[in-house]
Amino acid sequence: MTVLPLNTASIALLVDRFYDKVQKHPTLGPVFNPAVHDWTEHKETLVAFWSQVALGERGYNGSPMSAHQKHNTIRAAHFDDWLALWRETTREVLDEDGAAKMIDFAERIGRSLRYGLGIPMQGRGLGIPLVSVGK
Ligand code: HEM
Repeated sequence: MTVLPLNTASIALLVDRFYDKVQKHPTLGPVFNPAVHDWTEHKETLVAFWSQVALGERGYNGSPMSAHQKHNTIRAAHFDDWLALWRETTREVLDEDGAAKMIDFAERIGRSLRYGLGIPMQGRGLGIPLVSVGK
């Protein structure tokens, strides 16, 4: 199994593997395949995006929010599936520290994308019952 430290080369491998899986995925494929016409270009955009997020490089100048807003077929379940596939692939490609960082970034960005798209996280609340049950 390939386990690499986080750098531009491992991000490129991660992005490549992730979107190869996305294309074949039963729920993500049907959203991505009609939307992405040039996978090489899409992967290049995503390598630039993640290199900026994780390594502070300056190659990405898109707008993730408006890119997703164009696609009104995106639902809450897609985020769960996207993140499950991301967790799996980051752990295949990256060392423990690198995978943990990329998972954390994706969870945080995913959360803000969801709010922007009007599909917020299921509130787990504060763990304080609003109505006391029992007594
Ligand atoms: C959860 C974390 C996610 C992150 C960090 C993320 C990130 C990105 C980024 C950076 C782009 C490129 C935007 C650009 O062109 O500049 C993109 C494109 C895209 N994403 Fe996501 N995404 C996430 C979740 C999802 C989910 C859940 C879906 C739904 C299946 C999705 C579907 C798409 C599609 C279809 C595109 C292509 C948009 C287009 O070019 O028309 N993404 N994503």
